[in-house]
Amino acid sequence: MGTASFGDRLAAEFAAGRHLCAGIDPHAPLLAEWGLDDDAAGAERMGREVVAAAAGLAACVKPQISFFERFGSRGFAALERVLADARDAGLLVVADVKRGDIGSTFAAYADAWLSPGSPLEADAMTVAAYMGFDTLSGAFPHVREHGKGLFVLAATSNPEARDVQLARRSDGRTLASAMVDDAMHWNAEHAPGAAVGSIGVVLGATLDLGAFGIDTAERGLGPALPVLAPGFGHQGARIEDAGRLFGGIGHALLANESRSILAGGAEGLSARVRGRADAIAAALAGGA
Ligand SMILES: O=C(O)c1cc(=O)[nH]c(=O)n1[C@@H]1O[C@H](COP(=O)(O)O)[C@@H](O)[C@H]1O
Repeated sequence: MGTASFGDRLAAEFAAGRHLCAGIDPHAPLLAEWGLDDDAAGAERMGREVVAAAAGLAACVKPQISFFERFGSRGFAALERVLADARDAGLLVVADVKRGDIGSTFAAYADAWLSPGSPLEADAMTVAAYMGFDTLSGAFPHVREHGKGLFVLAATSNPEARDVQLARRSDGRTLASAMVDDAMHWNAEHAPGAAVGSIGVVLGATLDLGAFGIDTAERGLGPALPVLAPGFGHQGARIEDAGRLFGGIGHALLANESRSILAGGAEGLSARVRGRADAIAAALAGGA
């Protein structure tokens, strides 16, 4: 039998009541707060502590590549060890790399982050499809055959994204809602019987999704659309409101918090992760 799809693996997490995505964002001030140096070893230490705390409680971890990349090859080596820990802990890993390029180049990014056995292998990656949804096609073999996933930026949590993502295409849809449609259609076409698709979208929890033309009232046909939702915690959205914010498209929600989990030092990290994991489970169990 083939490898379980990313969507199936997400579905198993949701069935176990896990919807939290714990961010691994070793900002310099947070490293200082943890008593760690602002270097690759510090970032690795924080990353591995988050993995240890998240195991069994969170559905996934999301390392933000920039915080490792700033240390060059040492940073990448540190990240490889964090990824290995996460795999050993049974956590899904969403590599927050936000890659996007012409198709042939994007395919190499997909190989770097999603091909089995790659040093930086993750389970899914964040991608920008502003050069056209089909530029992502180099990742599709990894999605179809290797159980990998993508999260396509659709309506991002940062306020300055509105000018771009609210822009209307020639067919009248906003850029954000077209990204949602494209991901949904891909899942419906390639995994029509799946409970959860393998291609998801990023929707900021800080937003009024209706303003983007994204209908949260209905779930749509086909597999549930995975939604990676940053913006909880530090950026102001409350995880307790997740059911109301995402409504019918929140069936396959991964709620991300990074700084709000990391702030406060290594002490209390497990309790903070548990608190957020319990809160998102309760919010979604309560319904929209
Ligand atoms: O793709 C992302 O993860 C992402 C998309 C988005 O719309 N907004 C957003 O904040 N993010 C990421 O989610 C994390 C949010 O971190 P906190 O604001 O500290 O919880 C950061 O790693 C961001 O890069």
